[in-house]
Amino acid sequence: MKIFSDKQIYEGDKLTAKKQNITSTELMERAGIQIFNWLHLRMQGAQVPIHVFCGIGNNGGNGLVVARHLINHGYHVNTYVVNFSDKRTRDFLCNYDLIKQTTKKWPTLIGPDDDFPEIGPDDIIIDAVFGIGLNRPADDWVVNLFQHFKVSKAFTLSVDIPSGMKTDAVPADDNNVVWANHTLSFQSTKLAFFLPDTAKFTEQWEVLDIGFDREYLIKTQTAVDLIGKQEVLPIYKPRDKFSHKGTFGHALIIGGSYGKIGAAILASRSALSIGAGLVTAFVPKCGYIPIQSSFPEAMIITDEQEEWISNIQFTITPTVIGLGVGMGTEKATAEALQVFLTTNKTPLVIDADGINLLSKNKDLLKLLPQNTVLTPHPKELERLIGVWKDDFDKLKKVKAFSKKYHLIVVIKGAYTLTVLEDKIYINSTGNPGLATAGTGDVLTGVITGLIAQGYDSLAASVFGVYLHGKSADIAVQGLGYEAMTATHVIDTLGDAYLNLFEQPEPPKVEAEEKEGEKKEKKSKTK
Ligand SMILES: NC(=O)C1=CN([C@@H]2O[C@H](COP(=O)(O)OP(=O)(O)OC[C@H]3O[C@@H](n4cnc5c(N)ncnc54)[C@H](O)[C@@H]3O)[C@@H](O)[C@H]2O)[C@@H](O)CC1
Ligand SMILES: [K+]
Repeated sequence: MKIFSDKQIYEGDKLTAKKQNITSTELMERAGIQIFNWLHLRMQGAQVPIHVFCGIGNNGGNGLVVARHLINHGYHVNTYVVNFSDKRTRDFLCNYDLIKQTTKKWPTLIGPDDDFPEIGPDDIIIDAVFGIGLNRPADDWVVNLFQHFKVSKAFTLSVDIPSGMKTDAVPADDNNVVWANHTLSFQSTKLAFFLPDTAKFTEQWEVLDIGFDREYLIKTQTAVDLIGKQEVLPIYKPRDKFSHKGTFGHALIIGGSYGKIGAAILASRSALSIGAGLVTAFVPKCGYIPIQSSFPEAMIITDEQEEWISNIQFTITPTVIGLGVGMGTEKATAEALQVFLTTNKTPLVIDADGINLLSKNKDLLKLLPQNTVLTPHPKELERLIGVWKDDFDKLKKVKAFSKKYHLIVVIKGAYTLTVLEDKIYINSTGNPGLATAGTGDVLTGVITGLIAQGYDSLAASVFGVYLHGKSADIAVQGLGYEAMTATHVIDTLGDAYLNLFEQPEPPKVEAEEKEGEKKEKKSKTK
C-alpha cells in the first residue's frame, strides 16, 4: 500500500475533482459519507451521545458532513465548532450552511473563554479539529480541549489523523495531540502511525477509499510503502520443474565464536529453510561438532582459531555471504574482516557484531559492495549513525547514510523498516514474541537465503522481513508470545510461504447461510 505524503494527498484531491468533474464540496461529501457509513454499520441507530468536534478547515468540514448524516439518521448528536481561527474554508462554510438547514440544533461555537461540554465515558467523540493542514502548534485552550477528550475516557474516533498530530514530525508534547482509539484516514495511512514516538496517538487505524483518481493512485511514486501480502506476492519467484540445487545458490554464513555458535546455526538453518540450494557455515574450530551434529544439511569451513574467527579464507564461490552473527569483536576478528572486505566482491548481508565492527572502523563501510544489506537493532544502528533526536530524525539520518554508502538498512523494530536511499518500506507482519534471543540471526539467514536464490538485495530484504514476521505470526498462534523461540520461527518459514497463496476464508455467517441454502434446495428437490 502506498503511503502518500500530505502534498500528494492535496494534489490527488484537486486532480480527482478535476478529472471526475466534481466540486471539492462533492468530494468532501463522499469522504464524510464514508465515515458516517463506518459508524452507522457499527452503531445501528444506538442512542449514544455523539460529540462531533469540528475545526474551521476541511477536516472540520468532514466533521460537519458526518454530523449532518448522523442527525438525518436520528442519532443523538452534539456538534461543536472549535473556533481557533476566523479563516474558514469554502467547503467548511458550505457544510456549515447545510447543517443549519438540517437541524434547529445549530453547532455550538467553542472559543478560548468557553466552558467545554460535558462528555461521559460511554459517549463517542468524533475528532475533526485538525487534519493534515496543521502548520503550527495548537493554542493552549485547544490543547486543553484535547485533554478534556482524554480525561472523559469516551471512545474517540479521529477523522483522517488525530488532531494535533503531524504526518512527518514528532509533537513537542504528547498532550498537544488527541489520543484516538481509532482513526479513519482518507485514501492513505500515515508514516507516523508506524513509528514508536507517534504510533501511540491512535490505537487502530483504517484507510477509507474516497475514490481518488485511479490513474493518479497507480502512477504516483511514494517515498513510503506499507508491505503486506499484496506487495510481496509479485516479488515471489515460482520454482521451475527442472531446477536443481545449483539453481538456488550457495549461501555462506560467516559468524559464531566460543559460546555463540548457536547464532551461526540459526542463520544457516534459516538460509536453507527459506530455500537456498546449499549452505556453508564458516566458524571457528569450536563450531565444527555442534553444527555437524545439529544441522547435518550444512557444510562447514573452520577458521584456524579455536574460539573466534581470525582469517576469513575459503575456496568455495558463494552466491552471497551473511556475516556477523555471534562473531564477537576480538581484535583478530576485526583484522580478519578488514582483510576480507578489501578483496570481497560477493553480495553481503551484515548483522550484529559485523555491524559493530563496521561502527568501530567506519572506513570499512566504503569497502562494502553496492546494496549490501545491514540489519541493525536500535543500539547497533546508533553505533553506526550516531544518536538521533526522534524517529523522523533517525529516518533522515538513515537515508543519508544509505545514500552515502549505497547500502540497504533494515531497521529492526515493531514495524521493521527497510531503507534504500530515499525510499522506506514498512513491514506489516511480526509480533512482540519476536523480542527473543536469536530471531535477528534468523532474519539474517532468511535474507541471505533469498539472495542466494536470485532475489536482488532489496527484494530479498523486503520479502525476507515480511516472511520472517509472517512465520512468527503463524508460530505464535500455537505458542503465545512468551514461549515462541527463534527455532520455532525457522520451523514455520514454510507455512509463511504457503500462506502467500491461501485465499482468505469467507466470513462464517455467509458460509453457514450458503450451507443452509444448499440443504433447503436438496429438501425441495426430494
Ligand atoms: N475533499 C475532501 O473532503 C477531502 C478532505 N480532506 C480533509 O482535509 C483535511 C485538510 O484540510 P485543511 O487543509 O483545510 O486543513 P485542516 O483542516 O487540517 O486545518 C485547518 C486550517 O487551520 C489552519 N491551522 C493550522 N494549524 C493551526 C493552528 N495550530 N492554529 C490555528 N489554525 C491552524 C490552517 O490554515 C489550516 O488550513 C484533511 O486532513 C482531510 O480531513 C482531504 O484529505 C481529502 C479530501
Ligand atoms: K482530526
